[in-house]
Amino acid sequence: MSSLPNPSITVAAADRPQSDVPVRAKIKCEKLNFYYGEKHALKDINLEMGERQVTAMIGPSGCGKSTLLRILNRMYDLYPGQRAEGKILLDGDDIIAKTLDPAILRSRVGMVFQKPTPFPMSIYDNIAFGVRLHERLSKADMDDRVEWCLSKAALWEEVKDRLGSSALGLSGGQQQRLCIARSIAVKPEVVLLDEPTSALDPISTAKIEELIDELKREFTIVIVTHNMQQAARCADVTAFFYLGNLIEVGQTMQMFSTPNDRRTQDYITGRFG
Ligand SMILES: Nc1ncnc2c1ncn2[C@@H]1O[C@H](COP(=O)(O)OP(=O)(O)OP(=O)(O)O)[C@@H](O)[C@H]1O
Repeated sequence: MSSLPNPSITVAAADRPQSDVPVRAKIKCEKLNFYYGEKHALKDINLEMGERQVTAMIGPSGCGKSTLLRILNRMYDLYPGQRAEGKILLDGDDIIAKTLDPAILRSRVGMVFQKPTPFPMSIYDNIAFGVRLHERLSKADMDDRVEWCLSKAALWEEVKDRLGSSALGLSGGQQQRLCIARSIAVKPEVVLLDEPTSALDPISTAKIEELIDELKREFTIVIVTHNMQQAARCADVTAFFYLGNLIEVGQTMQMFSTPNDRRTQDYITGRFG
């Protein structure tokens, strides 16, 4: 195959620590199909997501990346006419078979959206609100939890003196870090990130990317991104989707340096999409 026109992407991927140690699959998609009414949006997807790894899903607009992310915490349940077939095993529990209560599933699998979505309440209550749905904590324990997750989200130092102020007064980048803090406050096992930096400036983007690297020590991360550099910088494993099919999945370095499929090569070199 011809060399890639944007070597900085391969350099970013090569900078990532590589490991040959096999990783346990936290999530396994087996023969997954998804339909929006008649529209067959995901076709026979077989994909494993490693525990405490970052898996990036890339591909041109409409290829099904966000659909797969939304299935992972069963958000499609909220919409009639949408249905999934096959299996998605989260540590052996089938997400699609609905043996898991949705509230419990969503406490195990948290989600952060493209645009920051803070609740119109104080910074403190943005965190405490979700925690109270799952746990009864004393005031002191709740204070500790708020500090813990804001620290994990690299926001504590910036907000510790104004926890009672409205979250809507934070900058966009701070709001997104608050949403990440909120999603980890209930101590999930998996964090889903749907283009988490697309509405942010480069400095906020860099902070979130550092944060992703930090968070994977404790959580399994799945990220959808249109930004190839971001996938190369953040992801251990990258999966390329096209027209509802999983075309190729592999170690990020390999995907960006020697993709096996012509369509992957064309996408990451900007020839389409
Ligand atoms: N609510 C819906 N009803 C019908 N079709 C839908 C719906 N949502 C998405 N689709 C279709 O399903 C396919 C996959 O969409 P999806 O949003 O998962 O793509 P994507 O890869 O995340 O795209 P983008 O990068 O633009 O966000 C597309 O063809 C899209 O038009």
